[in-house]
Amino acid sequence: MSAQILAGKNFAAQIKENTKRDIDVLKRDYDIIPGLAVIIVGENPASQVYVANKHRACAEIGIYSEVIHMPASIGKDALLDKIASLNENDKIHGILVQLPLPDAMKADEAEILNAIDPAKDVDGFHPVNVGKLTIGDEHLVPCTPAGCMKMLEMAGIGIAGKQAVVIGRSNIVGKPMFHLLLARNATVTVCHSRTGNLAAIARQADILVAAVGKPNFVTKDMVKPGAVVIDVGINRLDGKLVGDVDFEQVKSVAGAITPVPGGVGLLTIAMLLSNTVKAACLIHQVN
Ligand SMILES: Nc1nc2c(c(=O)[nH]1)N[C@@H](CN(C=O)c1ccc(C(=O)N[C@@H](CCC(=O)O)C(=O)O)cc1)CN2
Ligand SMILES: [Mg+2]
Repeated sequence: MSAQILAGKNFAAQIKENTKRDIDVLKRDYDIIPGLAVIIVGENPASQVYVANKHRACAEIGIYSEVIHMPASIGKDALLDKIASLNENDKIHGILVQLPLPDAMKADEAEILNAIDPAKDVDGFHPVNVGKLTIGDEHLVPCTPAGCMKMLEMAGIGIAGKQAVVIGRSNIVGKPMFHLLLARNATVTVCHSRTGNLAAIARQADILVAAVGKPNFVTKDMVKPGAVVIDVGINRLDGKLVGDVDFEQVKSVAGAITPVPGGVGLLTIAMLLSNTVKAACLIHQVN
């Protein structure tokens, strides 16, 4: 039996439709237009595509959006000034800095992300929002993990009581996934580059999340028959986009699997739109 393919397109469309409905209410009943500012520094081609897609997605559902493109040579102080002015801008409810930053700025990443007002932190990367997530307050949750959880929910995949294994411990995906799965009563194990018996641990998983950044890392022998496999990897290999899961192998063992491209990645921007509306509601105290 081949796995159920969890394609992201329809899930993303549904999230956008629901978010648009919320926006229509905000506009009609409260005269509020949610606003998003996306800062991109430098010329990373993939980042430019993601930022353009964010801008277009905002326009499609009625979110005001600004893209602020800064040269890679911009100093940290100029970027911090820009963030400070966006923090004070009433038209803007969500602010994000597209990652990765140029190499010369990487050491300043934490200071830059921490400068965003937590109430406008639609990426959920600010320590205040990270801290809230760890105590079960899931207000502004990083978009990709939020998309994974939304997909599980919309696909009707139960989490409570399941064994979940997350491969990868990044601040953007692995750690938030741990908290989100734990909050829904899964028993969660996080594996990483120093995990000795990774394949054996992965094989215990009812829900296996791969967020390791290594093409085709998860092979058939690492997957329990019938497991739900969520592939968060976006790797470029020989000019092609591939995930962290060897899709062709694993689909014959898994019960359900997300493809790359066309899987959970597509929910990242949908969740950003949803977070922007959430932030607008909180800032204006609309429930
Ligand atoms: N500040 C942030 N930077 C980055 C984030 C983020 O959430 N906030 N995530 C990624 C990039 N990203 C959004 O910014 C993103 C990644 C992937 C997709 C997506 O639609 N993936 C598709 C197709 C991918 C492709 O063709 O390149 C898929 O997986 O099918 C959207 C947004 C890193 N930076
Ligand atoms: Mg993301």
